[in-house]
Amino acid sequence: MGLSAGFEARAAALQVLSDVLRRRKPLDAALESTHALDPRDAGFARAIASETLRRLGQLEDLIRHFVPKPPARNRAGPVPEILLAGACELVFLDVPPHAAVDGANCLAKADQKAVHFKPLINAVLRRISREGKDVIAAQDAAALNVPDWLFSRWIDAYGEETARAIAEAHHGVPPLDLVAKGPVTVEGAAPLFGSVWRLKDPMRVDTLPGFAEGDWWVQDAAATLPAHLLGDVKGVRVIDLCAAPGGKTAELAAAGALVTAVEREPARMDQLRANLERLHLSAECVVDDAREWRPQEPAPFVLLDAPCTATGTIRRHPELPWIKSASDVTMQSQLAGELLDAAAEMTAPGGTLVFATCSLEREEGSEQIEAFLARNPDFSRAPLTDADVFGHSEFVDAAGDLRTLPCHLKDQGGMDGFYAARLKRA
Ligand SMILES: C[S@@+](CC[C@H](N)C(=O)[O-])C[C@H]1O[C@@H](n2cnc3c(N)ncnc32)[C@H](O)[C@@H]1O
Repeated sequence: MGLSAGFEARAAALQVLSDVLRRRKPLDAALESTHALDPRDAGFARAIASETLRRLGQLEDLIRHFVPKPPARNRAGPVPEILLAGACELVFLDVPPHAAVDGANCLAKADQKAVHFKPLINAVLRRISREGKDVIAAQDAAALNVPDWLFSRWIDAYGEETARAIAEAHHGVPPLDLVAKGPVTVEGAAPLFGSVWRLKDPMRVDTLPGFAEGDWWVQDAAATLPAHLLGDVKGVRVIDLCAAPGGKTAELAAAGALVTAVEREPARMDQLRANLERLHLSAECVVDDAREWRPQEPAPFVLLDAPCTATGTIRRHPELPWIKSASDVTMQSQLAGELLDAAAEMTAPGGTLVFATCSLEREEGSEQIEAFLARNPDFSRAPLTDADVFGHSEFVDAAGDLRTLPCHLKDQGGMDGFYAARLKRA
């Protein structure tokens, strides 16, 4: 490898990191800028950016260890990102030291603001290449890689041991879960539960056998459970609220339900339609605000997959802890309450309403349900049984609701954190 090998990948990773950390752009959106690179460079850029975000707290602590007074962010251009990404390459990605350090030096040389800091970058990364792994080994990784506001919430909600297990589950690269449309075998993957097949190593899905045929779709194992809680939906109407990109719509349609999918964002609904088309499944698609829209008649089954802070999906979205804040939890909770009241009005007497969210925060999950039941006496909880969760009783909390955690199924690669409650209308 010459000195400039990997330059494009590293420059792209830097751009992604600054888009996420300075402009709070979601990682997937920021990574779109890497699509023009050749696949090897794009893969390297993605690995640097994702791993830096997964280990951000540890990397910041590591850099502070060697540079107690880092240059001011507004004066140093991309220097903070160059140091973070370079340190990540050295201690977590096992890039050979000369390549990681030279790569960082080239990035500094190419930027007017960063070039003055090249000697500092060079010296710090050389020290990290020699002593960095010892510093990392002595760190409290779980506590460092979750911002305090979020970690303290998890300790309150789940206790310290579980909060740590959750944080540690975010350190690995998550497996890829595929949901089979019917009784097909997904080549190269292992069955997990229900219709879920798991591939240990993530890869480009559109190159896998069965993609073009529409045999399966990508959905985390935990995300398949809420729709399953509705029970047998064959031939009956199901209203699927907040439906895009349509993982749960596909599940319901594949189970034979007559689905009405409601989604507020037109572009996301287009994505849902395209997903259903590839899968040869169909649903009635309504682009509207679920708080305003009402069906002609209430339905026997309603699924509400409420928008939330998505803290249960940090394994797949490692930027979330760094771009969300406690005020997002408050905002999303209020919206979830309004959506729940609307969903209740759409549920027929004797019908079932499942409320789900991919958040670990109680305000967006169990506290919503307690408040909803207090203001809606004609609804009551229908607690889950082991059969509802394929025998995994650890997925059911004391109230009988679904509560999966990223540290569940640890030996098989974990799962997203999902909450769901099943409610019956009198
Ligand atoms: C958690 S995602 C849904 C995931 C989807 N159910 C699935 O399984 O693929 C939440 C969705 O709710 C949509 N949304 C947010 N507020 C909404 C509202 N008031 N009415 C309808 N959809 C809404 C968002 O645009 C987003 O697509």
